[in-house]
Amino acid sequence: MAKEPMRVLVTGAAGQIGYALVPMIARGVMLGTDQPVILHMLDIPPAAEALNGVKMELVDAAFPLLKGVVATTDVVEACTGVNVAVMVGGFPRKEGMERKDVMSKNVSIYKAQASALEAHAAPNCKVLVVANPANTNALILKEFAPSIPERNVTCLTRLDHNRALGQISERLNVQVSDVKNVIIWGNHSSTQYPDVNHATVKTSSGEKPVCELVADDAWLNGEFITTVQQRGAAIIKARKLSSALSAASSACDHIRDWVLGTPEGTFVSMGVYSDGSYGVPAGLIYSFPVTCSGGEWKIVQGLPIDEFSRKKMDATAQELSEEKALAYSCLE
Ligand SMILES: NC(=O)c1ccc[n+]([C@@H]2O[C@H](COP(=O)([O-])OP(=O)(O)OC[C@H]3O[C@@H](n4cnc5c(N)ncnc54)[C@H](O)[C@@H]3O)[C@@H](O)[C@H]2O)c1
Ligand SMILES: O=C(O)C[C@H](O)C(=O)O
Repeated sequence: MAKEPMRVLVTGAAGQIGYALVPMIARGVMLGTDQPVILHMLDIPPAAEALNGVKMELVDAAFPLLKGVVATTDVVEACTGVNVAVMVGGFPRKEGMERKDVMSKNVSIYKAQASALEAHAAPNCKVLVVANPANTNALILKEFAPSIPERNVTCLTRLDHNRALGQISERLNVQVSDVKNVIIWGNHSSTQYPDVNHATVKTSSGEKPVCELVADDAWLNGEFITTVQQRGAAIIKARKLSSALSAASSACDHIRDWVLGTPEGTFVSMGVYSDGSYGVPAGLIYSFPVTCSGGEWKIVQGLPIDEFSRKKMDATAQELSEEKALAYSCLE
């Protein structure tokens, strides 16, 4: 029997990530090729005409799974009945801007949209915040939507996770699909800690630790980490625009794994509400290694953490605590 359509909200849908993301959703990349979808697209009035153009293109593409399109500048209409909300709307960082500069513009948007989602989304709606500062916007959304369960509010660090997989695959000259279990700890910012201590590569003689195959601690503890941390800025420098196709693709990966589950023996990185695991202060949205099953994520427990990792995990937690304080001061 055909499945009931799921309603997926994309905010900022007239922007560049939105333009890459909505066709992926309509093709079944996010929720599966047997899952019909109704797309809800929200943008602000100055972008209404462009948004309507995107709607026209979605109709023209004749996607078999796409059962309807709501394109609106009305946040209540956009949020009504949605099962998944991908929050991309906001102001991106431009060349030379630090992520903190975009904070005050974006947190007030997330406070307002929290209330609309809480009041009008479907029960158990899963929320993914992409817009920067992604962890702190997600935290504000969670705090101003107290009736949405905290486990349902997440932020995107899968792009960083995928960037780490990509760097390892290039360095070892192996297929990216053979590399797994890298971890992004902390903030989606330049203090994030990309950790390969638990990562493996599938080889003809079984799974081997990435650290053993790379066999170059100076590279792993230095250039590898900074390349992943600075990749967003490098893309902005090269394109004069922030990453879009990789962000859209990673957003699909995040929701797909959350809804449909992670493969056995594989973990992925998600920004989730900290419960104090690994000594990370509770009350932050922090990126952890997680596995997903039955529509729920669970933090991978019990991984050994060495002193080098501990320091980096604490530093990015510290930045998130400071961002949280700054966000609240912007809302006063
Ligand atoms: N977490 C990640 O990995 C990641 C990766 C790339 C980009 N980003 C962030 O994603 C966001 C979007 O990036 P982009 O390149 O698509 O930017 P963009 O400027 O092209 O698009 C953003 C869209 O949001 C709209 N918008 C602004 N305020 C809005 C509101 N209140 N409600 C609804 N829509 C609103 C704008 O009109 C615009 O169409 C930025 O904050 C960017 O920094 C995050
Ligand atoms: O770094 C940015 O501001 C853009 C985005 O978050 C990215 O990681 O590409």
